[in-house]
Amino acid sequence: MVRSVAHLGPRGTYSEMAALAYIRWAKLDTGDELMLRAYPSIAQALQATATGETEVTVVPVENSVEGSVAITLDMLWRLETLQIQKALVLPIVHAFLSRADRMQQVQTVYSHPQALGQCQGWIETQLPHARLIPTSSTTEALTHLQDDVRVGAIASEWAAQIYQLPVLAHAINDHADNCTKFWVLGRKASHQGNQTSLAFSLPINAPGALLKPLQILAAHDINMSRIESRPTKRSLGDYLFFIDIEADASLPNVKAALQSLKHCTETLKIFGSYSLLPIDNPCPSDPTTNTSAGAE
Ligand SMILES: O=C(O)C(=O)Cc1ccccc1
Repeated sequence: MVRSVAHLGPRGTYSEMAALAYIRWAKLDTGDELMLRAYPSIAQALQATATGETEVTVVPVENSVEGSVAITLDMLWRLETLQIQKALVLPIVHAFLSRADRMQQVQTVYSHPQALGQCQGWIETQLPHARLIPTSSTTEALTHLQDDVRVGAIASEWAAQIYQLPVLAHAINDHADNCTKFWVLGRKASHQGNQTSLAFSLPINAPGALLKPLQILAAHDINMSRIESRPTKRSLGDYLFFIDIEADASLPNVKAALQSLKHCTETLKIFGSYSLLPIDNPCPSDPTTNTSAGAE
């Protein structure tokens, strides 16, 4: 059976760019040949790996401007089987695509909410009166362009090449070093790497309840690189805490800290230890490159 990598589609998304970078890395590292498989949502892409339909899923988890991708954290908490095998960091450079001749013709802009947020300042100055419509991905937005010159979309230049759409403006993200971290999630742990991610709920909502787990990490000389809260969805004000630490879970001090954390948390989930791979040049040079197994 073909082993495939699930990602948010359709073709040409930033998630596919990250999935392609992972496939290239896996080929060099282990010689493994993996295929792409596009899904209509991040949730469906993650389900595909949880149920064994695909080998791994590549999903966005955090952007330098917009912060966390909530659905990724929520699904990771919900799906019991997924472990983080690798993190990839990609520079994200957005383009404005439209069949309009002039910017003034554009009345509506479609894109993924992350992309709309990352280009908010540019939209305010260039298209102050435009209606902004969120889509499930940057390339789903492109289906709205058709022949309508009043419509624009934010996606990558690579997507513009794939769908042969005109680029009216390039590098429109508000921050030059806009980048997104993607996780590669699978049913097996990688068991190595200097990053470890975990999440927990607290047994009581009382003063000091969060302090205890944080004190345990500090006492074991463990540096946190991120802490993020998400609602438990049980009641208002009840939270889950997602934490990234800069250490491998197999180190004795980390093992001891994780053991102690069990005593001051309600549910503790360890998502594994993994390494971080910076991808400096993520854009596949050939827009016709298609290693898709064709799910969409
Ligand atoms: O919609 C996409 O292309 C995605 O992969 C989600 C996304 C959107 C913007 C930045 C990073 C990821």
